[in-house]
This record gives sequence, structure tokens and C-alpha cells, in this order.
Amino acid sequence: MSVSELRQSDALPVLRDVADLRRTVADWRTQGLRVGLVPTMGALHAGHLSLVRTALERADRVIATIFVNPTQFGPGEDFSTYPRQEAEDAARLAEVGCRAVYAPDAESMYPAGFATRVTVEGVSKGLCGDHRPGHFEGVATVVTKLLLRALPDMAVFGEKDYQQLQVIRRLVTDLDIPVEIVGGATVRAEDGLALSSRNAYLTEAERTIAPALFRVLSETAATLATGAPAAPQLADARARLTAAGFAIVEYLDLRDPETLAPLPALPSTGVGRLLAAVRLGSTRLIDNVPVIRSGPGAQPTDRGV
Ligand SMILES: Nc1ncnc2c1ncn2[C@@H]1O[C@H](COP(=O)(O)OP(=O)(O)OP(=O)(O)O)[C@@H](O)[C@H]1O
Ligand SMILES: CC(C)(CO)[C@@H](O)C(=O)[O-]
Ligand code: BAL
Repeated sequence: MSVSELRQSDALPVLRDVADLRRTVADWRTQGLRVGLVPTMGALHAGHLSLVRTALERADRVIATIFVNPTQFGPGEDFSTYPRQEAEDAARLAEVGCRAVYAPDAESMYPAGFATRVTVEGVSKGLCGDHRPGHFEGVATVVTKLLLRALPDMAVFGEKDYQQLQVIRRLVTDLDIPVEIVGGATVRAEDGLALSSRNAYLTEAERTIAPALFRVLSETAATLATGAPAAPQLADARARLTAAGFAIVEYLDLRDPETLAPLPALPSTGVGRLLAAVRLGSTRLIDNVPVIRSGPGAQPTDRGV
């Protein structure tokens, strides 16, 4: 790695240029090492670090990317206030065995004249796609660029952003990008709240309400797992979220775990995914849980969950 071209953080190299990134990955490949990528927007927490650990179980070298991608934020969203703490992030990544950070600037990612957008039909529609127009096009475009820039053997994305994970699986398949996509389990606080960089926006009072999201999802999933019709259970769950203090329930829905098509009840495959997005003050929270057939005749399965 040519250190003269890098800004050396206290902890590990922070690569800015695609040429440095490619050289680093090519050097590792030449040594016969398998390379993993963990894309992030920074402000790292234990959820991100668990993705690095997951990558290290399947790869010899791991690079994390830190890029607050402007094209996936809508007008009025939190692009300008999104937490940025690169030096701290680099130190935490080094501690868990990450070997480099790729943190390009927006001008290099989207130079003058940039005109291409990656649109993933189907899985991008509905759920967050309805409430954040253009969001998944921004995610799909930047993830395509990150994968093609780094050319890793595998990349890890969190199940916390479940729809995003399915969008990325679809685009990698459809565009023949030769990378294995691995989903990382959601890391939670002790009270069940999914860790998220945006949790930092919650006030003390809101933080006490927030765990109700996972609680209601888990309890509803347990009922749906028996094969109960979804509509009344989902209506009840939405009402419980409102009663718990969430100002807006954007969605709470039972979906196929791969296509994200709506399900009227748990299908014969015995697996579904229950996903929700809520607003608490100025903070938008998302979460999801698997729904797996329970009760007499239930078969163990690992499909899509
Ligand atoms: N609690 C978590 N457990 C596991 N993975 C997570 C968790 N939170 C985020 N991730 C994953 O980390 C990667 C980077 O996500 P990102 O940097 O947007 O973090 P975030 O905490 O989800 O931030 P935000 O609050 O903006 O949604 C994504 O693949 C995301 O799914
Ligand atoms: C995948 C990602 C890094 C693309 O900007 C982002 O959406 C995120 O952090 O989940
Ligand atoms: N964690 C997904 C990135 C976003 O909300 O923009």
C-alpha cells in the first residue's frame, strides 16, 4: 500500500482514491487472500462492528467504506446533520480487525457530468420505497459503484435495513456483479432497540418509548407464526405502536422474505418477514423480524430469514 498517497489515521489507512483502493485489493488478491467489504455511512456502533466480524469469518482482509451518500437522502431529510466522526470510526474498525477504510469524497463519487442511476424494480417498491422516494435508487447506485470500485469477493449488509439488503441482492444478481452478498443479524440494545446511528437523535423520553417497536414486532410475529390471518393482527399492532407513543406508523406489514410481496397470512413455505417504520419526534426508526411457522407440524427452515 503506498502510504504517501494515503492519509494515515491514528488507527488504519483511510483511502480516498479509487486507484489506492483498487491497488490495495489487487495486492491482497495477488497474495491469494479473500477480500470482504462492509459499506457504511459512518458513526459506527456495535452493529457495524458485527458486520466486520461476520466479514472476517469469510474473508482474509476486510475494508469498510464510510460515505454519507447524498443521493439516498430526500429533500428535508438529515443529510447535513447526519453524524460524522471519521477518526473515531477508523479507530473502532482497527480494533475489530478491519485493515483499511475507503472514504471517498462526494465529488469523486459523483463528478460533474455524472448521469447514471441504478433502479431496482419490485423489491424497491412499497415499505421504505413509498416513504423515501428515490432512496433505493440512491442506495443501488452507490452500492453498485462501491462494489465495482472495490471488486471484493464478498460484502456484508445488515438485516436491520432488510429491504435494502434485498434490493442489493437483486441488483448483484441482475447485473452479474461477481460478489457474494451476506446478511448480518441485527444487533440490539439490551431492551431490544435495534442499534442505529440515528438513535443518537432520540431524546431521553423518546429513548424509553423506542424499544416498544421491537416488542410489538416480536409479539405480532409470534401470533402470525401460528398462521393467523395477517390483517387483524397488523391493525392491532399498528394501534399498539400508536398507543406506545410513536407519532406516525409509516408501515407495519407481513411480506415475503425475498420478494417483499405482501402476504395475507404466513404462506405454506412457513416463512415471512414482518417489517415496520415509525416516527418518534424527529427520528425515523425501522426494524424487522422473521416470522417462522410455529405450532403442530412446523418444520425447521432457514429459507430467507
Ligand atoms: N443494529 C445493526 N445490526 C446490524 N447491522 C446494522 C445495524 N445497524 C445498521 N447496520 C448495517 O450497517 C450498514 C451501514 O448502515 P448505516 O451506516 O446506515 O448505519 P445505521 O445505524 O443503519 O444508520 P441509520 O441510522 O442511518 O440507518 C448497513 O448494512 C446496515 O444495515
Ligand atoms: C449501504 C449504504 C452504505 C449505501 O450508502 C447505506 O445505505 C447504509 O449505510 O446502509
Ligand atoms: N441505513 C440505511 C441508510 C439510510 O437510512 O439512508
